[in-house]
Amino acid sequence: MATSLSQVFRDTHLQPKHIIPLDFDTVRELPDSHAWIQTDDFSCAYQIRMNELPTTIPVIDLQAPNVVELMGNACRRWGMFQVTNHDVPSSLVDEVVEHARRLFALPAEQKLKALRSPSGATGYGVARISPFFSKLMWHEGFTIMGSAGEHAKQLWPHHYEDFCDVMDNYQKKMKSLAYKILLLLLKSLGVDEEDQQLLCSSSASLYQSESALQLNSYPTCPNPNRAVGLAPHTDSLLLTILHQNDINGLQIFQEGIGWTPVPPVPGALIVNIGDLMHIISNARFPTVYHRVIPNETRHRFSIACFYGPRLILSLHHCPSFRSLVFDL
Ligand SMILES: C=C1C[C@]23C[C@H]1CC[C@H]2[C@@]12CCC[C@@](C)(C(=O)O1)[C@H]2[C@@H]3C(=O)O
Ligand SMILES: O=C(O)CCC(=O)C(=O)O
Ligand SMILES: [Fe+2]
Repeated sequence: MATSLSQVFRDTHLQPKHIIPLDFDTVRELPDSHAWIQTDDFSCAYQIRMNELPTTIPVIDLQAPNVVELMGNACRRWGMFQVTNHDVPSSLVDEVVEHARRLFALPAEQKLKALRSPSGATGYGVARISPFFSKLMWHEGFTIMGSAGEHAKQLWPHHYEDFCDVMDNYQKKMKSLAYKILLLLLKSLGVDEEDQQLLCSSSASLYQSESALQLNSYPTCPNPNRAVGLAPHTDSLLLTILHQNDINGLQIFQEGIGWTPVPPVPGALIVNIGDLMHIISNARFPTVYHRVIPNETRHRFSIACFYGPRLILSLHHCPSFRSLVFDL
C-alpha cells in the first residue's frame, strides 16, 4: 500500500496513455478508449428541455458604474459571467488563437517533442485531470507556467520568439485584468479598503498572484455524441479568464436543471470562480462545474488563464500537492 501522497500519484496515475494525446489526424472512428457513452443516445445526457432554458450567464461591462454590484450578483448566482470593455485588444486575442492553431496543426511527432514531462508543468499533453477518468478526452492542450521558451524551441527551433512574446503579452494583460476583477469581487464581498490593501500588499499572497496559460484544442470528432472534450471539473485556483472561439461546446452544470451551454459572445471574456475563490468567499460564490463537448465538423480552440496565489501555482510542480488537489 502507498504510504505517501506522492507515492499514490506515482503509482496510479502516470501510465503513458495518460500523458500522450491521441494523433487525432489519423483516426476516422471513435476509438473505444475515447467512447464515454456506449450508445448513440447521448441526447438525454446533455440536452435541456426548451421550456427550462435558463437565462444565460450575465454579460457585464467592466466600465459600468455599478460593476461591483453586477459582478457580485453574477458570482453569487452563477459563479460565472462574461466581461466586455476589458481593455484586452481583440488583435492580441486573435494572435494567441492563431499561434494555438499553428501549434496544434503540427504533426504529432513534432508536438511530442514538446511533451510535458510527468512531473513538469509546461508543455504539450492531455489535461491534468485525465488520470482520474477511465476514458480519454477528445482534447489536447499546451500549458505555460513561467516561460514557454524551452518547449517552443522544440516545436519551432528557429522561430519560437514570436510565440513566446505573444504568450507573455497575453499573460500580462490577463494578470492585470484578473487583479482588477479580484479587487471588485473582494469589494462586493464587503471587504473594506483597509483590508483589501492588507490582502493585496506586497508581502501578502494575493498581491503575489501568478497565472498559468492553457491552450486547449478540441479537434473535429467522428462521434461527438459519445465523446467528451473536457471532462466535468471545477478550476482549482482563484479565477479563470477564458476565451472561446465561436464554436459552442462549453457547458456548466446547474442544480435541478442540468448541463447548460455557455454560448460564445463575440469580444467577451468568460470569468469563472475557482475553488480557492469559493473558499475565500466563504462559499458565497459557488465554484463552477463545467465541461466541454466536441464538435463533428469544426475544430474548437479555447485559451484559459488561471489566476492564483504564487505559492499554490508553484506547488503545482510538486506531485504530492497535485495528487492532493486533484484527488479531492
Ligand atoms: C494552474 C493550473 C490549473 C490547472 C492545473 C494547473 C495547470 C493546468 C490547469 C488545467 C487546465 C485544464 C483543466 C484543468 C482542471 C486541468 O486538468 O489542468 C486545469 C487545472 C485546474 O484548474 O486545477
Ligand atoms: O474550452 C473551454 O471552453 C473550457 C476550458 C476549461 O474548462 C479549462 O481549460 O479549464
Ligand atoms: Fe475549466
